[in-house]
This record gives sequence, structure tokens and C-alpha cells, in this order.
Amino acid sequence: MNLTISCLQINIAFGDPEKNFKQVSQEIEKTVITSKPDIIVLPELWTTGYDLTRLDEIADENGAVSMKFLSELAKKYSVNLVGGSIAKKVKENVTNTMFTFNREGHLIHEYSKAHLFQLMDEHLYLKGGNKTGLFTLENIPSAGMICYDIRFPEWLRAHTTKGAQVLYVVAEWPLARLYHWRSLLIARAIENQCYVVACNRAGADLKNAFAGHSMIIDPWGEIIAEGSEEPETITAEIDLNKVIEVRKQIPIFNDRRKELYD
Ligand SMILES: NC(=O)CCC(=O)C(=O)O
Repeated sequence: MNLTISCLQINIAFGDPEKNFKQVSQEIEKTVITSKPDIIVLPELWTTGYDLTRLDEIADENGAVSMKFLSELAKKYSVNLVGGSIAKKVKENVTNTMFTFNREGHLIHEYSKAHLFQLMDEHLYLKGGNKTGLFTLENIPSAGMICYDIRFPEWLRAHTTKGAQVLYVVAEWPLARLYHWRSLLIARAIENQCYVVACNRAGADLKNAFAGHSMIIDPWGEIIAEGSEEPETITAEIDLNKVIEVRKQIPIFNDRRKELYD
């Protein structure tokens, strides 16, 4: 089975959800017309950016506005949306949460970032999630991960041992650690023998310049699409047979010695 996937590597207006909703709506429309993807992926915290001190004001109450927005666009354009992540407010807590919608506009999964990134103050303002990233999209077992999560190979492995063949990573990864971003994503694809579809943001806020370099990587670890540092959309076709072929060629999932690991 083949699927065409686009990552919207946008610049995000700091603390300005209205502007970001408008931009994302325009970019989705443009991408549907030009690339006709089956799946569109957005970056991390795309409604607010890292304006964490103002989350009380700008986080989305129960995620309601973002969910309605994503659901309507998915249905309108008959496209699956891995909706990046948004700051979701539930009572006194805010989570960094990804919503995935299918072509009919139905919410099929919600995942909140499990590992909070202290270097960008997430632990001071956000609550970590503790639920699985696993979901099935277009009949393909898949999983969602958010940025810093990729530094925890055991977390991604917990999803591929349960069947995930595509890992969607949404991010606001700084340029200062571009080498880590590229290396970790390639390693995660090779060691899990799966597709990695990683959507990062471009641009800068007051504290960080962001790396761009969204990537789509095949189960052999080869990069089949990669962005520059600038805002742009990358698109590639993935072939799910390749996951099966690579896993047959080097059967790491059968060769694991679980009894040796903690
Ligand atoms: N938004 C993030 O989680 C950034 C993670 C990051 O920059 C890292 O080096 O890890």
C-alpha cells in the first residue's frame, strides 16, 4: 500500500492563535491542491508557539476550537490530518496534545507529550501525558510522538513492538541541535524498521531559531524527503511493503532478547 504524506513546515506566529489558524487553513488548502496527499502533518504547538507564560489566556479550553477546526478541514478536503499539537487546557492543567482526524473528520486519536522538555520550561507550565501514541490510520498501525519524546528510544520501541509501522513526530526543534534532530530520527527509523514522518517548524521566537528540516525517512533509514530551514511543505510517497521487506531481511523483532533487558 502506498500513501502520499505532506508535512507543513510553517513559521508559527508567537502567541497568536488567530493568525496561526488562518495560516494553517491556507496551507492545507494549498497542499491539497498541489500535492493531493492522503495525510497532512502539522508541527508541535502550532496554535501558540512556545508562549508558555500566556497559556492561561491562549491555551485551547478542552481543545475544542482546534478539534473543530481540524475536523472541518479534514472533512472538507477528505484528507487525514495528524494535527501537530496544541496547548490543551483542562481545568487547571495544560497538556501538549496531538489530535489525529481521518478523512471523514472523525477524531481517531489523542496523544499528549509524555516527556516534558525542561530546557524550554515545559515542566513549569505543562503536564505530561501517560497514554499510548498508537493509532490506526488508513488501516496502517501508526503512532504519534512529540519532539523531545524521540530522545527516549524505549518509548518509541514500545509502540513498534505493538505494531506501529509509521511514527509521526511533530516538533519545535531548535536549530542549535539540528545534528541531534537528524541523527535521532534516522536512528529511530533504522532501529524500528519503520517509516518516520517528522514535521518541524521553521522561523524563530524570542529564545530560539528553529531548525526546519522536516524529514520523511524510510525503514532502511534513507531520507526520502527533507526540508530546508525555511518555511515550506515537503511531500513523499511511502510504500508500506518496504516495512515488511526490511523486517524480513533483518528480523530484529524476532531476534530481540527481552530477558536481557530491564
Ligand atoms: N520542543 C521540544 O521538545 C524540543 C526538544 C529539543 O530541542 C531537544 O533537544 O530534545
